[in-house]
Amino acid sequence: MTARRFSGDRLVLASHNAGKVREIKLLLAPLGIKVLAAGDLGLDEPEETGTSFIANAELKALAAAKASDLPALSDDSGLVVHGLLGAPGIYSARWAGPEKDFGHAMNLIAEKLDGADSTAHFICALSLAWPDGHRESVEGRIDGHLCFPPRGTRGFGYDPIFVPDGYDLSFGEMDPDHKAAINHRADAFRQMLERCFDRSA
Ligand SMILES: O=c1nc[nH]c2c1ncn2[C@H]1C[C@H](O)[C@@H](COP(=O)(O)OP(=O)(O)OP(=O)(O)O)O1
Ligand SMILES: [Mg+2]
Repeated sequence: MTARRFSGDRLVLASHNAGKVREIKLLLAPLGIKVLAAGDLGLDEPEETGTSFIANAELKALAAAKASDLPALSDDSGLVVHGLLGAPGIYSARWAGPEKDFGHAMNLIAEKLDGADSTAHFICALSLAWPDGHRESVEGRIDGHLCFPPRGTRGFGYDPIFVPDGYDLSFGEMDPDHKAAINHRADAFRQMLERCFDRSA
C-alpha cells in the first residue's frame, strides 16, 4: 500500500503540550501549512488507553481529525529507561501526575534506578489522521544516557536528565532550536515528511 499524502493548506496539531507544539511548529514552518493547535480550537484531550506509542498517537490524531473535520497530526512520546525495563515509557506524562510535576518524575526515576543502567532513549510516534479515519504513522528515536541531578532549565519534561549520545550537554542545557533539530521528534518528522508531504524545504 502506498501512503496517503497530505494535500491541503491547514492541519490541526493534536497536542496539548506547549513544548511539543513549539517544536512541531518549527518543523512544519518550512512547509507553509497553516497550523491550528488543538488547545486553541478547544478540542478535548482524549484518554490515552493504547498500549503502544503508535496506538496512543493514532487515537489522539483520529479524535482531533473527527472533531475538527481537518487532517490532524499528533505526537505520543516518552522516555524509555533501560535500567527500569523501559519505564516510564508510554506512562512518561502520567509519572508527572496531574500537576505535571517533572521534578517529581525525575526524582522517581533516580530513586528507582538506584545505580542501575542509566542508558535511555526517547521515542516519538507521530500520526497523521484524516476525518475519514485513514492514518499514517511513524516512529522516531534518540539514544543517550541519564544524568543526575538534573541539569539545565531549558526545554520541557525530562529534558534536564537526558544527555543525547555524541553531546555533553543535557537537553535542558542545549539551545532549544538545536534540540528540536536533532531529537526523536525530528527523526519521526523526517520520516513523516518522506511519507506524506511534498517538501518545499
Ligand atoms: O522532547 C522531550 N523532552 C522531554 N520530555 C519529553 C519529550 N518528549 C516527550 N517527553 C515526555 C514528557 C511528556 O509529557 C511525555 C509525553 O507524554 P504524551 O502523552 O505523549 O504527551 P502530553 O500528555 O504531554 O501531551 P499530548 O498528549 O497532549 O500531546 O514524555
Ligand atoms: Mg498525553
